[in-house]
Amino acid sequence: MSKYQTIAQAVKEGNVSNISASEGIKVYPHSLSESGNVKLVMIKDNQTKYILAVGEGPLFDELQGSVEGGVKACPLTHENRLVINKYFDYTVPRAFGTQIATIGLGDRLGIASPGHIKTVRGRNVRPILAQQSIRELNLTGRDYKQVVDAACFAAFQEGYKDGFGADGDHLKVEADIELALGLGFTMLTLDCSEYIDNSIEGLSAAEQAAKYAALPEDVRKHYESRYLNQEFTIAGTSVTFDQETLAKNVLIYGPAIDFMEHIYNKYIKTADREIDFEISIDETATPTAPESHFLVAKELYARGLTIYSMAPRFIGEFQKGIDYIGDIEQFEKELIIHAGIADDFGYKLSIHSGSDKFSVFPIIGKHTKGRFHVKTAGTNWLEAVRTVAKVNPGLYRRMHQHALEHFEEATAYYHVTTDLSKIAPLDQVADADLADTYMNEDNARQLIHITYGILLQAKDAEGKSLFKDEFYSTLSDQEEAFEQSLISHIGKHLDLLGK
Ligand SMILES: O=C(O)[C@@H](O)[C@H](O)[C@H](O)C(=O)CO
Repeated sequence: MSKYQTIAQAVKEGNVSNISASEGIKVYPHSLSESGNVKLVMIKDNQTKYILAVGEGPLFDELQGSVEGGVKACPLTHENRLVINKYFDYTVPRAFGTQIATIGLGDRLGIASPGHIKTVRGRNVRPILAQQSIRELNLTGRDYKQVVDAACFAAFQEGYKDGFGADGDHLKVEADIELALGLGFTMLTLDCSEYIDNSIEGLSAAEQAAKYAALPEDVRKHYESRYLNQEFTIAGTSVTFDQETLAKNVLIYGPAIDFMEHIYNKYIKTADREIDFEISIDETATPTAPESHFLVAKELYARGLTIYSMAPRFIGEFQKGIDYIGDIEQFEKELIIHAGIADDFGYKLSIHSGSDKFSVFPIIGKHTKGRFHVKTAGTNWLEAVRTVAKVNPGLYRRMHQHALEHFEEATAYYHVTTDLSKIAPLDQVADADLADTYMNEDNARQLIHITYGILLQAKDAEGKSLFKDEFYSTLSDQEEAFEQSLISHIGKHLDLLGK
């Protein structure tokens, strides 16, 4: 007799909605699925999730798990995820193209996607549930298989059939691109920052002219024949590239454009499926001038590329986990041009470090005409921390203190202007006030945001995790609270974006 016999019987009858959680077992009713004579449902037994399978047929046989009383309890392994993908196509990541708004929902923990699905369901936006950069994988110790597994199982758990994407984010080298494509990623964000030479900006006009003159003649003639002293209308604004402006842009962006063309021709054009190809030129030392964005776009399309989205670096500060910092009026003026360029070429404008940029979301939604890609990641981690701070103050205090002690180390990975002196001392904050005091204050948000890797990988002298195990255990017990926190916080993002 299986311990899951009651649930299995309800599954066979096709009605699990009235099964109450018992003996630490939770049933996810939206996961009830069938293929042939096999029915499935996802459960959580204490803190471990399984897919229960009943019936007879290839699906039952192909899933790996332990069988008792005719019920197979299948762990959420990579192998079982591939079986679920084979029989339920809505659990497979997909590309979306340029005509619908998408939101990147980077989940550094692998447990946020059910809450993300509950947030986007019914809205005119589609989620990129599996979105992690190599930087995040290195800091969390996860891999791309785990990232996609978590998203696929979440779609199964929630019975989410509107589609979700998987973004290999900020990829810089071909090995990572090949890895992501091989694992079924449907979006690639090509990070071109290593090929963008911002030091050019600091040279004198004479020094720039000398460097430009040293370029191969065919390169100079290529750009001069296309752009020199020609007037272009960009989103209603007139732009002319004189010799100095053209030379500067070719020096800064020329190698990056060649890199974009190489990757597109080698991997995107030849792919056996639709790939949403994003160009990221946002992680650079200086903002992307609108005319530079235009030159990159014009050159790419002249070379036969078509892209899904482009992420320029906007003026002002898009720092991690906090609102926009800068002159919103000037930001809007340039945003109109950036959005107009994207519109003219038919791709979407992508907003990186989109977490919590509440003051500029309305104008982003307006000027992109609701066709945007906004990326978040850190804010989802912070909602998990907020949840823990509310129910496990002792754990939060230990994490907060560890973050303070290792903050400088974390600034090697992310640019922030955090002022630690403005963060309230732990001993002056009551347990009940931890979440509001720290998760609603910019400096504390950034302290916890950029130390995520340090906190998740911290170990004691015996090699036992200092925080990670208890952190995940707390969140498993607080699954609904974490989901509600995401629904509220990411919901606020989408409301202000007009979605
Ligand atoms: O932290 C990272 O590496 C990513 O989340 C990266 O910042 C991402 O492209 C992003 O912009 C999330 O808001």
